[in-house]
Amino acid sequence: MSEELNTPLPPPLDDPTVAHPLECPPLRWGLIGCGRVSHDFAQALKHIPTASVVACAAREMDRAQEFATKHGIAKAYGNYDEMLQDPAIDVVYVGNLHAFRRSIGEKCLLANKHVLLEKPFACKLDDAEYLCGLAKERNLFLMEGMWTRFFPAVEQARRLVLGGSDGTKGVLGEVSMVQSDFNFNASDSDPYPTSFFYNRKLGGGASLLVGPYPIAAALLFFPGNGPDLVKVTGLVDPQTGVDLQAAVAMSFPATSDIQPALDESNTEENTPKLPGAGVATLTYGFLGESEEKTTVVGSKGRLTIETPGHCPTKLSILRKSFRRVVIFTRTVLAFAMKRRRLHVALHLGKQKLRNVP
Ligand SMILES: NC(=O)C1=CN([C@@H]2O[C@H](COP(=O)(O)OP(=O)(O)OC[C@H]3O[C@@H](n4cnc5c(N)ncnc54)[C@H](OP(=O)(O)O)[C@@H]3O)[C@@H](O)[C@H]2O)C=CC1
Ligand SMILES: O=C1OC[C@@H](O)[C@H](O)[C@H]1O
Repeated sequence: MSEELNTPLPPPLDDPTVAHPLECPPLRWGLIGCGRVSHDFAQALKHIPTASVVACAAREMDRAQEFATKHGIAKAYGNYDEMLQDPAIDVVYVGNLHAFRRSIGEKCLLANKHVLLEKPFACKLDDAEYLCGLAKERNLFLMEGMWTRFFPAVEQARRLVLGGSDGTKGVLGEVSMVQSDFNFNASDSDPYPTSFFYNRKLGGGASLLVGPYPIAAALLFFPGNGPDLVKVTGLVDPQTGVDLQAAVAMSFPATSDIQPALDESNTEENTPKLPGAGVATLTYGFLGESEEKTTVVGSKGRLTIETPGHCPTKLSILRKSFRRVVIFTRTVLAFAMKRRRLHVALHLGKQKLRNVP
């Protein structure tokens, strides 16, 4: 993975060095694809007074017009290419299907538009590298629309785990593991086998549709240069040829060979581990609903981005000292309960406890 993907920590939300969106110059958006996610995006832009959607394009004029009417958009195009010639557009949001990322991304950049490409950014590494190179060459902004990383809960989780840009340390100590899952029964919303979810030619399959979320979760909390080993196993649908689910194991190499000093306030932190090294275990799929959480494990505790992990609003943190109290109480209670049942059994003249072989 390239150095450029080594993202810096998000600044605090009130960082005075970052321009507030309301003080930025207005941006004029054009939307490609008038489907579900573009609808959500158009709704969201209504909350930003300095953003306006000036045009939308669909493969058919009727659908573009219907979308434009619904969202109060001035211009509708029944053809993507035509919209890209519109000089009134600064930036294009691409919300159509995966298979067209490279060709549409390229067209947008060649038309001198900044681009926000929905996830997944591309179907192949080569496509991603090509688009990044083109954007750089033309000095245009290009980004994957991976919205999860911008949720306040996720930004806050990153600051808590990785520390702040002001040098404050993370609250979990040394991160050694990320666990993340996103599985749901896709045929509830997208009928099998007709939906693009199950169409290989259109870029269907769980790896491209839901895989980006747990993979992004691992990269958010191991912000080095990416994993040095990835192992994947999963199920492929013999009828359609798309992948239906997968389990992924990643290992991340150390980002420094300097052993951190043991923290004296935490005498149990006695297993040496180089910074940045660790593993991720991830699952994603179309076959049934999993918990949809991300848990980051560190030497001093763990943090969970609670369900729904791809658009979260809640975090929980369990620090080592607190966890010990909880475990101790439960252990004592278990002993007490066992003792009470044993006394009752003896009083009743029984030789063994009920339910205990
Ligand atoms: N960030 C997020 O939370 C989410 C992201 N996504 C991503 O957004 C993208 C679109 O998903 P979603 O909105 O659910 O999809 P839709 O099923 O709503 O389709 C989106 C658009 O794709 C085009 N399209 C549909 N079928 C075909 C076809 N057979 N051939 C060519 N183009 C077709 C249509 O464009 P047109 O209108 O021009 O006809 C349609 O409007 C995907 O990349 C998905 O991964 C999806 C959901 C959430
Ligand atoms: O990106 C996505 O996240 C939410 C899911 O419901 C959707 O199908 C998928 O494309």
